[in-house]
Amino acid sequence: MMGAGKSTVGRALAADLGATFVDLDRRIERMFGASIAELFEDGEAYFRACERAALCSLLDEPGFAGARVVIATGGGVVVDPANRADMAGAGRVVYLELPVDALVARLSTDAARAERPLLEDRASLRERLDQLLRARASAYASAELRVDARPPVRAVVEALRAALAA
Ligand SMILES: Nc1ncnc2c1ncn2[C@@H]1O[C@H](COP(=O)(O)OP(=O)(O)OP(=O)(O)O)[C@@H](O)[C@H]1O
Ligand SMILES: O=C(O)C1=C[C@@H](O)[C@@H](O)[C@H](O)C1
Ligand SMILES: [Mg+2]
Repeated sequence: MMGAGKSTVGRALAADLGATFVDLDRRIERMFGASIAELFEDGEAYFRACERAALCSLLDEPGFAGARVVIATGGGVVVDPANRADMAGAGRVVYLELPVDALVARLSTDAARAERPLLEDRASLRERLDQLLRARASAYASAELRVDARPPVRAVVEALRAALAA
């Protein structure tokens, strides 16, 4: 889910593992020469098509299969069943789980909302996040692993490493 810490924790995990880190949102922006907010101006369906194209191009890169890569996706990537299937086939998929109160706390700044068009112009951030969490619950549940994202970044990274090693 957006705000759970995928980009922050993913980057730290990659550094620990000596792996390459890819932030899929940044890759989408580079590929299409536009910010996430600009891509959303053409509608969520258009953004999802860009997101799928960026994911496929990454997974299809020569050498990807044998490489050590940590990918922080956007929180909505799992909405497309084709993305879920491709991610599960390409690597280990982890859901960083955070209750709605903590998501609200992490996403309540204007900057955080401006970067995340699905949260803009909503009177109640909590209601919107609740709605998205409910709509995505089964997609998130399909992840191979689930890690509690509430502790400090370093502790989440350690929990991830333990979960991946088990
Ligand atoms: N374990 C943590 N404890 C406290 N704050 C955190 C933690 N992980 C991330 N944050 C903070 O929460 C905010 C959101 O984190 P981040 O951008 O990594 O989330 P994300 O899952 O990548 O979101 P998105 O799906 O929108 O890309 C940032 O301000 C980040 O510094
Ligand atoms: O959860 C989502 O749907 C999103 C999360 C962000 O990472 C971005 O991919 C975008 O703002 C959409
Ligand atoms: Mg992110």
